[in-house]
This record gives sequence, C-alpha cells and structure tokens, in this order.
Amino acid sequence: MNYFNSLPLRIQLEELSKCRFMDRAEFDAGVEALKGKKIVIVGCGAQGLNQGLNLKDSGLDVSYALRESAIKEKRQSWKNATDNGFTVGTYEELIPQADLVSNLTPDKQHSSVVEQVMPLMKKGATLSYSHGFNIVEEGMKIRDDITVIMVAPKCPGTEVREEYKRGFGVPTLIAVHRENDPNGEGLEQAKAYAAGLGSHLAGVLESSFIAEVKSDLMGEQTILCGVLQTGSILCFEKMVADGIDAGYASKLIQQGWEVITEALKIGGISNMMDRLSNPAKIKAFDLSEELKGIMRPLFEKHMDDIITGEFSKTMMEDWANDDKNLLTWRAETAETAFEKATSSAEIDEQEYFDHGILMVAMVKAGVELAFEVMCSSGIIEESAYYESLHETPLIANTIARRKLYEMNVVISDTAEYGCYLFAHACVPLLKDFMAKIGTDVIGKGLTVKSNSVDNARLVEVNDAIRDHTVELIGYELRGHMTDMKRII
Ligand SMILES: NC(=O)C1=CN([C@@H]2O[C@H](COP(=O)(O)OP(=O)(O)OC[C@H]3O[C@@H](n4cnc5c(N)ncnc54)[C@H](OP(=O)(O)O)[C@@H]3O)[C@@H](O)[C@H]2O)C=CC1
Ligand SMILES: CC[C@](O)(C(C)=O)C(=O)O
Ligand SMILES: [Mg+2]
Ligand SMILES: [Mg+2]
Repeated sequence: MNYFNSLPLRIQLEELSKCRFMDRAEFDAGVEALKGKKIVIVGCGAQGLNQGLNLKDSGLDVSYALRESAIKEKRQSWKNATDNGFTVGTYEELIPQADLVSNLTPDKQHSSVVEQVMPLMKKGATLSYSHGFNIVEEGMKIRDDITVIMVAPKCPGTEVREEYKRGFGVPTLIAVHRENDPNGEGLEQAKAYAAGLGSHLAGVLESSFIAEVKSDLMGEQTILCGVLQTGSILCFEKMVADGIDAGYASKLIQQGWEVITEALKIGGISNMMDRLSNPAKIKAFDLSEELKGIMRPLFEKHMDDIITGEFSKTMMEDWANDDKNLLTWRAETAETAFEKATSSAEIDEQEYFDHGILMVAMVKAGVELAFEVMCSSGIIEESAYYESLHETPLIANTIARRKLYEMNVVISDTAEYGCYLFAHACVPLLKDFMAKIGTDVIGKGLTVKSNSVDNARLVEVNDAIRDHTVELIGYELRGHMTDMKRII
C-alpha cells in the first residue's frame, strides 16, 4: 500500500515540505555515533561500493552482505567488495551482528531484500536506505524495535567517491522514518553516516522520506537524466542532418554537457549564460523560454504522476512484467545514432558554449522548469535546487565518460526507467521546435560578427536570469560550498 497516499493531507503536506539546511557545526561530532558499530551494507553496486569506501576511509567498520549466488559465482558485487579488502558474507553470517544495515540494493529488490534481512536483524538495530521508494511508495512496514533512517546522496555513486577523494562531498538528504525511531537515535546516526560520506562539507538537508522520494523521482526523470538524454539525441540528429561531421557532433554533445554544466556548478544559470556572447545569450534565452512553454505540461505531468503514485504504480507493473519497458528502452538507447557515433575532433572550452547555444538553452529550461514545478508541489527550494541545478553537472560527468550508456548504468534502475519514460514523450514533443533549429545554435555558432545588442533587451534578459528563485537560493547554498573543487 502506498504509504504517502495513506496519510492524512495535513501530514502529507508537513512531510513534503520538511527540509532544513543543517549547520556545519551540527556535524562537529563527525562519525562518533557510528564509531565502533558494525555497519553491514547489503549490495555492492553503484552506491554500495562508493558509500562503503568513503565510510571505511572515515574510520568506520564496514562489511558487505551479498546474496549467496553473488558470492558463489564471484559476481561483480563480490569482486567490488573483495578487491577493496572488505569482509564479505551471506545475510546469515553478517546481518545478526550488524548495528546498522544499509540497504543499497536496487529499489525493485527492496521488499524482498528487507523481508529476508529483517528477521535476522538484532533487536534495536538500524536499517538505512539511500532512497525512500520502498517505504513511501510500497508502504514497507519495519519491525517496531528497528530505527529506520535515510541517507540519500543527491548524486551518482561514482561522484560520491570522486568528490570525497577531492576532499569534498555531495549534498545529501537525511531523514528518520516517522514510524520507526524507537530510541530517538535516528537523527544522530543519520548525521554520523552523512559525515562519513563527507556530505557535511557540501551541505546536508534534514528532510523526510516523502520529500526525498517525490523530489528525487522528479529530478531524475526530468532535468537530470531525461532532458540530457532527449537533448543528446535531438541535437546529434539535427547536426548530422544539417551536414556537420558526426565525430564533431558527437564530441560537442558528449563533452559539451560537462563543460556547460561546470559553469552552472560554479556560478549557476547566470554564469552559464554569461559564458555566451551578448547575441548568443539573448538567443539562448529566447530558445529556453520557448522550450519552457512547450515542455511545462510534460514536467507537470511527471510531477503529478509522482505525487499521486501513478508513476510508481506503472513502474512496479513493469517490474512485475520482467522489466519489459526498461529493457526495451535500454536496448533502443544503445542503438541511437548518437550512442553509436565515435567522438572525435579538438574542441576548445569556449567553443562548447559558442557552438552549443541550444544545449545551454535546454539546460536552462530544464533546470528552471524542474525547480519551478517541484516548488509548486510543496517541495522546499533547497531540496528542489539540489535535485535540479546542483546535480545536473554530476550527471553530465557520467555522459562525458561513456555517453548515455554510462549515465544509465551509473544511475539507479528507478532513475533509468524514469529517464526513458520522459525522453520517449519529450523527443516527439520537440519535433516541430527542432525542425526550426539551424546550425547557428547547434554546431556552428552564430554568424554575427559583432557582440553588439540592444542594451535595454540585454538588461531585461540578465534580470530575468538573475532574479529567478533558483538563482537566489543557489547563490545562498553555493555560499556553503566553499570547499568545492573544480574539475575543468
Ligand atoms: N545509482 C545511484 O547513483 C543512486 C542510487 N540511489 C539509491 O541507492 C540504492 C542502490 O541503487 P544502486 O546503487 O543504483 O544499485 P545497483 O544496481 O548499482 O547495485 C545493486 C547491488 O545490489 C545487488 N542486488 C541486486 N539484486 C539483488 C537482490 N535481489 N538481492 C540482493 N542483492 C541484490 C547487486 O549485486 P548482485 O546482483 O551481484 O547480487 C548489486 O551489488 C537504490 O535505493 C537507489 O535508488 C540513490 C542515489 C543515487
Ligand atoms: C539522478 C538519479 C539518482 O536519483 C541519483 C544519482 O541521484 C539515481 O536514482 O540514480
Ligand atoms: Mg537522486
Ligand atoms: Mg534516484
């Protein structure tokens, strides 16, 4: 039963809007609350491996419980854990001694994993998640003596590790399930876990399972993955159809998302737009306004379906149908012309902006729309910021490595499903828009020789960019991220 839908409206609204930016001083105790405790992570995939490595490097005692077949067959999860020197065992061997069990298996498996693990957990232990789907959308009930917490990095697992190694962290939402905090210790444990990941250096929000689930699903389906997938496919097809070399087009997109969104990460939409010449900025602004008009109903549909539970219902139907949609969409993505092209050509950093005006417009439109629609549904600005603007560069990093394949491997299966769902609706939606697009905004750059523009219009555009709420909250939140490391 859908837990969110079972709650009275008053509690739904309270949970949805729960979000408090935590002060760095609240983490002065570091990992103390988990020091000397046995942490057993179930699953050693994208989040499991990288979270475990950070926790171990932060001085915590981490081991991995894997299903028996993974151990017997020495599967990748077993290799991930053993190659990194962790103790690995079956549920029966490790779970009974665990003080904290972190469930980092795919969302689809949560019910079955929790049903196997729960009877083995000792009295008073803690169960942790990195995404609340199982609790919120499936209504999983956890034994009364068990504390249930969430530590959800707003980021792919690979970047959880990379940012930690750079001496930083990734913004993370923490929460305690309101039905399961028997000893009132959940928050201290979640804080210690987040500190072990390095997240306190980037910013931790004290939130709720519900706010995390609804905002996480929305971010990943739309701007974070859906828009980048849609944009990659459409921009590549357009360039090649207009005679641009496929190797150049492929590189412009594959690396372009990372270069463009690095500007976003450092200085928000304002800085990203400021990287364009005056005429190109005005062009990108106009394109993004048009894109926002076309895509807004689709963003709203995704948000509505996430809030009502319609999205989770249809995804769970696909789980029950052996992931037919997910696997078909995954295979189709592998066959797209963009995915198959080889990226070649030398491209200067500035050229990614000058020749990628449409990509800049897509990022701006996607970030603003995701942020606006999340906030209009009761999600707090800080949370909406992390799920839109902040995380986009981290996802773009994955495309820069090995295109859409890498992005879809690294993100969770839930995010991958939502990404394809969005892209399948968005690609046809933008057909007429793309028919009017020329190589001046994607591939070659504007043909104008001068940087001259009408002053009044430039002021109007700059004001609209800078006054957007995502910029105002972003300015404040980035102020807390002074340790952030540059990657370009
Ligand atoms: N991917 C990401 O970057 C993010 C993920 N999350 C959340 O983190 C959680 C983990 O996701 P993610 O890291 O993507 O997962 P992965 O798909 O990368 O890893 C899954 C791990 O679970 C194991 N596993 C799979 N099926 C089962 C099963 N039936 N029983 C036991 N173990 C199983 C796999 O090992 P094997 O098959 O060998 O047994 C593998 O080690 C999810 O809740 C997700 O929403 C949150 C933020 C970002
Ligand atoms: C972007 C998708 C994500 O929510 C994440 C990496 O934060 C996921 O589920 O993978
Ligand atoms: Mg996420
Ligand atoms: Mg997710």
